[in-house]
Amino acid sequence: MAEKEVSGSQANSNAINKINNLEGNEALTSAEDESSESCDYNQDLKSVLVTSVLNLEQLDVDLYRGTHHWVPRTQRLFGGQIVGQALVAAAKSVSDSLYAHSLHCYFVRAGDPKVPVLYQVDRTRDGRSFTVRSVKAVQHGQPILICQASFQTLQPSPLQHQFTMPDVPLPEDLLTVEELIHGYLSKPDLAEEARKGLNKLLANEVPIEIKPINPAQFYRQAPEEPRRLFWGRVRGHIGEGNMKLHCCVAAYVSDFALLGTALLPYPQYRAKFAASLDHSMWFHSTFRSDEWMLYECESPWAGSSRGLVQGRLWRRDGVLAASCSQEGVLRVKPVTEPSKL
Ligand SMILES: CC(C)(COP(=O)(O)OP(=O)(O)OC[C@H]1O[C@@H](n2cnc3c(N)ncnc32)[C@H](O)[C@@H]1OP(=O)(O)O)[C@@H](O)C(=O)NCCC(=O)NCCSC(=O)CCCC(=O)O
Repeated sequence: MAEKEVSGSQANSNAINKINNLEGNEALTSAEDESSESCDYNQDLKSVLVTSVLNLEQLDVDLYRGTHHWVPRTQRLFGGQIVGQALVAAAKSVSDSLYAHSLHCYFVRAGDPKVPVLYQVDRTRDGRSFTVRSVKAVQHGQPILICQASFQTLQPSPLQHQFTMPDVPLPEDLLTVEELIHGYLSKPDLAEEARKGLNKLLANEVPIEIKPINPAQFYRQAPEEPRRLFWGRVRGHIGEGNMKLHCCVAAYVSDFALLGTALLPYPQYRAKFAASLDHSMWFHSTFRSDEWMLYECESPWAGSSRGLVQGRLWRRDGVLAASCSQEGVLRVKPVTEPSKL
């Protein structure tokens, strides 16, 4: 069940204060956002990622504190949240004219959902074109994540290519995970264990809306090639004009359901221990994380209790927005009961 260290009303009043006191890098939501669109604050406050999770509290120069919203069933902090918050901290120390283009992280310890995370930023180098930051996420005095993030000034180039976006049904023609779960729950022969599991999933307030392209594959009923696709967008309204913030949200989203791709060929096993070891990301073009984006996940290799997974985030107009890569530890045990979904 999701743990909310910042209560709904507290998060909302923090958000209102931020909206009323926007200054430079203080909040990653820029003043441009408010003027460029007719901004509905109630809508805006629905985006819990922006109002609390990615809205870090500044404690000192280059030192920030982040709180949690959604905590996975493993009761270790969600990797995407730590990466997203680390990128927010790094982005606060670079000028508005710079854009995040890549990050590389190691998850060195499990995050503790009972306490906030501190983010210490080291200004590694400010170059003419590229600027590098190193961020350490700390709990109980020890690092849980180390992250290097790099930023660049806008530099056009005649070299431009990208893969072609896979041809898939549009999000409007697909069901959300919640709608799919309601469908499964209405099956009269559903096993009690499965019903309990699905109800737990429903109660889990994940801040991302997901529409799987192939729901059967999503629920691992038969061996599949290690590749899956889904449309995803962050819940709530963020608005245009703040690419740093959209990159931080994408960093959060990019760790979601990625590692599970390596399990798709093995429905006979389920993970007894799964955790991402590292996570890298490259940002290629502007995008909006509050609009539907296609997440293409594949796993080229698994072995030695590890799985390698790669992801591509596509804008719905076919532009490749971001790529990511991750290795995770995967320890499995045989499934004893066949799925009743
Ligand atoms: C990866 C580790 C665990 C490595 O630390 P370590 O001390 O080397 O730990 P470890 O020896 O691997 O033990 C971990 C666990 O694995 C067990 N183990 C060890 N060897 C075996 C074996 N041969 N067979 C079966 N089990 C084995 C150990 O007993 C440990 O179990 P335990 O934690 O004690 O229950 C650590 O660095 C760590 O916890 N890092 C943080 C990882 C993390 O939290 N990543 C982000 C969260 S994961 C995520 O967000 C993905 C979400 C995916 C999604 O939502 O789709």
